[in-house]
Amino acid sequence: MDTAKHEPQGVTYAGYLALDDLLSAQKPRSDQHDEMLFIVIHQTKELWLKQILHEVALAQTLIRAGDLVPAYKSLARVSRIQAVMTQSWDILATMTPSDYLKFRGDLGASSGFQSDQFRRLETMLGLKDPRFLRFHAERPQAHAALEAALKAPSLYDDALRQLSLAGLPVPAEVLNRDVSQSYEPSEGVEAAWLEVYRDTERWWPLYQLAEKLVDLDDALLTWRHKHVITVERIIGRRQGTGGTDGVGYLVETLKRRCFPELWSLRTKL
Ligand code: HEM
Ligand SMILES: N[C@@H](CC(=O)c1ccccc1NC=O)C(=O)O
Repeated sequence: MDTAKHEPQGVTYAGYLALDDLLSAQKPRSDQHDEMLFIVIHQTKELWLKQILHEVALAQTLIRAGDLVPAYKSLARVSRIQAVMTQSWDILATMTPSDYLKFRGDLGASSGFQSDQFRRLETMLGLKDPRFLRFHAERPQAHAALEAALKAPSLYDDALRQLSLAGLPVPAEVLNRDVSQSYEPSEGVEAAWLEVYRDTERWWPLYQLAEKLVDLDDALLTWRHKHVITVERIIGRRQGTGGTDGVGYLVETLKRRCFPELWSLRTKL
């Protein structure tokens, strides 16, 4: 067996980072200068999504095992990455509407709507919609990963189990729910979180967990919000390439909450 390439001495910067693959993956379809920026922004976002999925998976494993404190590190990292993704809208906004329209036709019916990693993240956070599977019929790995996430408990399902194990009254129908369905808000769960928020000293680890989850939901909404604003700034009220009515559809997505009771409880405190 040739072990030479496994020796640390043989490692090079370009080899370790697979730069030849990475830097040959930008393939503009037009001769428009700004299409390179459009591709790089999207590829960067997919890389960050890959890292976020890696961290959420670890956080979920730790939470399921009751190791809440180590999970905070991963969750904090996720919301910092989300902040970087939100900031990158400002780079894209340097592209004028007419610059974008010059190559928009070359994008065909492709759209961020079809990002399997984005859907997997939403799914792991509890926003489940099996209709998005159909976009990935031709990519077996992406399809299988999204399908597995749809069937598995979400990060919130695992957090609620910890709430119950700590002795808080989480309703049995929530603990035994069909996890392949989107989570429906529950008054019982809200009441359990209210106890945590009313006596943070007693429930400190769960309170910290809840606030880390709110950080994620908050950062996802902030990203969505900046997306809508940038979209309106660049294409106005045009329809989306992915087939939605564009800004109208994106505004509706601002209503989605991954951890609904962690928002609603604030009115009751
Ligand atoms: C010129 C820039 C952009 C425009 C005009 C734009 C427009 C749109 C529109 C209209 C939609 C709705 C689906 C459709 O009908 O196509 C959408 C969805 C989406 N876009 Fe963009 N987008 C832009 C850039 C980006 C970038 C840079 C990202 C990621 C970094 C992104 C990620 C997404 C995602 C994830 C969705 C699905 C949202 C959901 O269903 O909740 N978009 N985009
Ligand atoms: N939906 C965008 C096109 C677009 O932004 C896009 C196209 C291909 C790959 C990713 C994209 N990003 C987000 O939707 C549009 O309607 O102009």
